Amino acid sequence: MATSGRAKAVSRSEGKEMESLPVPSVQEMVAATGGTHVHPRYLRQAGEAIAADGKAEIPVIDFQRLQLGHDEEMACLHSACQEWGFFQLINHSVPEDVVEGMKANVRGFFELPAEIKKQFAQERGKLDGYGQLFVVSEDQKLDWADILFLNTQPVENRNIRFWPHQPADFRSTLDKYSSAVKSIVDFLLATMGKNLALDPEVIADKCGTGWIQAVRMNYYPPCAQADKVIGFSPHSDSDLLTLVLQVNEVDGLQIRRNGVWFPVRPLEGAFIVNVGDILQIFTNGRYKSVEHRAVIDMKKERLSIAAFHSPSIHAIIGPLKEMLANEDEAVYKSIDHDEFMKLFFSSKLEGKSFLERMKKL
Ligand SMILES: O=C(O)CCC(=O)C(=O)O
Ligand SMILES: [Fe+2]
Repeated sequence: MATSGRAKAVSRSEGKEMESLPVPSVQEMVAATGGTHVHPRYLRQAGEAIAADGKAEIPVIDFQRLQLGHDEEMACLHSACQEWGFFQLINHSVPEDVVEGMKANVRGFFELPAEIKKQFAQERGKLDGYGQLFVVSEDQKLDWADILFLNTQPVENRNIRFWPHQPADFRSTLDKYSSAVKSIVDFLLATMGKNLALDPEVIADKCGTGWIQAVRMNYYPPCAQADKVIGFSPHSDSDLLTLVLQVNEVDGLQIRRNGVWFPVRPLEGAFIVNVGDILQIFTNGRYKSVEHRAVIDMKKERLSIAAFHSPSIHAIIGPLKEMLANEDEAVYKSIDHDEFMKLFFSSKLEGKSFLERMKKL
């Protein structure tokens, strides 16, 4: 069955490029017009970008307590992954100077003059660089944001040509941040494995050597018509686990739960962690990758940094056989990771539609 799933995936990604069509910088448009005029390509249907109604807060998990093996914290993590797919991680081990250094460098990069930022603009056929992603047609609605997307792990995947050399310590800071965040992810996944009663090596073995990490830095300019634009269209992340750091004090992330949008209000110093599609597939649907989006503020810019973690490019993406022990049917097909990535990066992001396509027929 796995073979036929793979064959179908190959035929559907044929001829598709892992690239995004070039779009103007929203930051530059806002600088030129004062943000009052919104080009129709960014205008959404009435009510599409309405405020969040949900009242509950996402669960908060204490990393130190997990490290000490507290049963209660482990149980909270397990239920957060099953019920919410999102949680805030406090008391984590990334040193404050690394976190603050990363925030300052990302802020510094987006403050640079347009002509300097453009030296790091994406090129055809590549994902790395300054620009946008998931733009596949000239008539699709665009997100009110500019991004800088960089592959960070394995180190040989780094395309240093797109790593800004301004601010001066951008590169060294991103390098430190990348390792620090990856070690948190290693620990979280090992703990999730325990919660799922898996042998310690199961998830790591399935991921293989040469795990992929990519960092997406999001810059959301303010917009006078904030209720008519969206900063990041509703989507779920395609990876195993994402760690998001909000750079400034402006909120905008929202998650969809039972059809209702809930705002996420990051706690001081916390990471927002979310389950990605690959973890939902690995666990055959037990852990949930949840739809989320970013909305825009009328007066203030917003910045965030998302670090995505995925298995090796040589891994097979499909349910872990250990998760099918109770004669559960595999809900998802198994496909090569490079094929999975090509399919993901050559499509428009639309809610959880990508994961739906990974379901067995
Ligand atoms: O801006 C945010 O808070 C979330 C960004 C996000 O969802 C992503 O980069 O995948
Ligand atoms: Fe996301």
